[in-house]
Amino acid sequence: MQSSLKLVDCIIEVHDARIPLSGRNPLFQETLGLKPHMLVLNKMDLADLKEQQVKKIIQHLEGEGLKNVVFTNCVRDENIKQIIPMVRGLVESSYRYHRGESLEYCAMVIGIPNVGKSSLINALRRQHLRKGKATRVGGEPGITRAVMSRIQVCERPLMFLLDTPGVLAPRIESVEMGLKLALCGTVLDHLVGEETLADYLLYTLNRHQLFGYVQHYGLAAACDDIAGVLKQVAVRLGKTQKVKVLTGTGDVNVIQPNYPAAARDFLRTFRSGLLGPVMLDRDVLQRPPLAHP
Ligand SMILES: Nc1nc2c(ncn2[C@@H]2O[C@H](COP(=O)(O)OP(=O)(O)OP(=O)(O)O)[C@@H](O)[C@H]2O)c(=O)[nH]1
Repeated sequence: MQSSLKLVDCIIEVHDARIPLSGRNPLFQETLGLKPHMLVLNKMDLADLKEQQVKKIIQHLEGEGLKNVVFTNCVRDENIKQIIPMVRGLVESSYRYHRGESLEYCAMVIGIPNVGKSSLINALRRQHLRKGKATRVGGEPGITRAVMSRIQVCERPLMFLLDTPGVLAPRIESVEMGLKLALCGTVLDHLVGEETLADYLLYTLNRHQLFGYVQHYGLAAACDDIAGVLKQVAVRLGKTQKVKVLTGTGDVNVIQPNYPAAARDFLRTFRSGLLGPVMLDRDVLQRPPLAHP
């Protein structure tokens, strides 16, 4: 990535709009800080972005020295058209823009895994070139494996992007930040444990008063006992398993709820947006923004 930097006029950092302040790798800032930089907060359709919330996000990011922020939805191509003019403006006003007669722009897409980097490139191509997929999109972190390649995204101005694998690890400052990152799918579920993650999801939904899960799974009421919720989810989805139990008089087969399968379904339902939009950094946003040094 570093060796390709000299080819690049601008950095487009993609991050998940549900965690606008958590998990961005500070290396992005330090090692790439010399280039014009914009932050794309993607998956806006899954994020709770009320007006007040957006103001706070912008204020906090300004506190971190980030001024060029765009919220996008790469599935429905929302706000995608704002990106190229912003890149062009940033490059043209940059003192590094001294490539004279070269009319080409080259930007690098970076970000932690699974935030939508490939989807953004595909969306830009759809919007500006009327072309489809150039890069693979996957539901699991770490799918972008190809080594740096240059992909055209626009004819006028002539603009290329370098797609990079999402190999830079997220910054995980605390257990809770790690759980937020995992809920957004930027860390593989089994590294945290699906049931642990489901427990944190239930805690978050209740704390944010997002009770869509009650109706979705036909529960009697909101509840903060994950075992109880997963049991009902498993029964409702027909996800049960036979378990052999040893008794004094021999083995007995018992039908038990399949807790891991229920946890997986709970997480998948949340991530698809069916339980409503969420702002996982709400607690951080409630604190005053840091002053930029
Ligand atoms: N709801 C929603 N899903 C999105 C959006 N953008 C991307 N996704 C989904 O997020 C998942 C990851 O997208 P990718 O484009 O593969 O992400 P990436 O950052 O290239 O991932 P890595 O290759 O792991 O680094 C896919 O399932 C996409 O369909 C969006 O704006 N909204």
